[in-house]
Amino acid sequence: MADNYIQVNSVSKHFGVGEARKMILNKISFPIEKGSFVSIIGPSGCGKSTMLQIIAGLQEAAEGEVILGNKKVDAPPFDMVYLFQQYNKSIFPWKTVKENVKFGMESRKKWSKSEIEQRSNEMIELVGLYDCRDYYTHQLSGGMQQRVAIARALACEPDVLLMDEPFSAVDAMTRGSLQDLVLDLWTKLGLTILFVTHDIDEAVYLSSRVIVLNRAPRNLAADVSIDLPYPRERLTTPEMPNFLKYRHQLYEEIFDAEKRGNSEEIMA
Ligand SMILES: Nc1ncnc2c1ncn2[C@@H]1O[C@H](COP(=O)(O)OP(=O)(O)OP(=O)(O)O)[C@@H](O)[C@H]1O
Repeated sequence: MADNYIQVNSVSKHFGVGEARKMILNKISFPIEKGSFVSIIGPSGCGKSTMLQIIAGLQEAAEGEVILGNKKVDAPPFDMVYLFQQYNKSIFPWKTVKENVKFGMESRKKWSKSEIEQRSNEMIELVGLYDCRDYYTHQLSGGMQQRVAIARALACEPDVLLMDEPFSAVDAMTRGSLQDLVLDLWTKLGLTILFVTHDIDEAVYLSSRVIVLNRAPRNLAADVSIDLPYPRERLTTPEMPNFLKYRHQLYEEIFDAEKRGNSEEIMA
C-alpha cells in the first residue's frame, strides 16, 4: 500500500557563521512513499549529501523536520541504514566477508547467535558472495567489497536504505551489475531506497521517482515520477521511449539548475 512513510518538512540547513554563513537547503519539503525507490540528483554542491544525512539523522536541520513513520528523526533510526560514498572503506580488512556481515548484527545486540549465523549466510548468498565468505578485503575486487557493505547493511533488517553515490568508483560493467543487484534486493526485501547520484541514466534506470535539487535558489527544482515497468532490463529499458523522455527532461532540469547556480556564484 502506498503511503507517505518519510516526510521531509520544510528542512533548512546552513553552514558557517557571520559573513561565511552559507544557505545550503532552503525550506525543502517532499514525501517518500513506503516501498518507493527515490533518487536525488542535482548540480554539484546543491546539498544532496547534506539532505540525505539529515534524513538519516546524521546531521541536524537548522529548521524543519524529518518524520519517519510517526516519529521525528533526531538520531539515526534503527530501521534505516546509511551507506557512505566510499563504503568499501567502511568494511574491516582484518575481518572476513562473513565476519564483516555479522558485525553489524552483533553490534545491535538484537539477534541470537544462531539468528546471526543464518541471516548473515542468507545475505551473503543474496549478494552472490557465498563462495567467498571466508575471504578478506584484499582478496576481493572493489565491486565485491561494495557487495559486502550492502550485505552487512541489509543483514540488520532495515526498512530504509540510504545510498550516497554508491557506485561512483567502479567500472561501468560492475556498476551495471551492482545496480541490478540493488533493484533485486529492493524487490525481494520490500525496502524503501533513497539514492543520491550524479548520473541521470542511473537515476532513471533505478527509480520510481527522481527529485532534482537546485543550487540557486536552494530549493526543489523538480519531482518526476518515472513511469517505466519493473523489472528493469539492462538492454531494453534504456531503449524505451519513456526512458529517453525522462532522461531528456532531467538533463534539461540539471542544465537549468547548473546555469542558475553558476550565475548566483558570479553575482556573489
Ligand atoms: N560540514 C560542512 N561544513 C561546511 N560546509 C559544508 C559542510 N558539508 C557540506 N558543506 C557545503 O555544503 C554544500 C553542499 O554540500 P553537499 O556535499 O551536500 O552537496 P552535494 O550536492 O552532495 O555535492 P556533490 O554532488 O559535489 O557531492 C557544499 O557547498 C559544501 O561545501
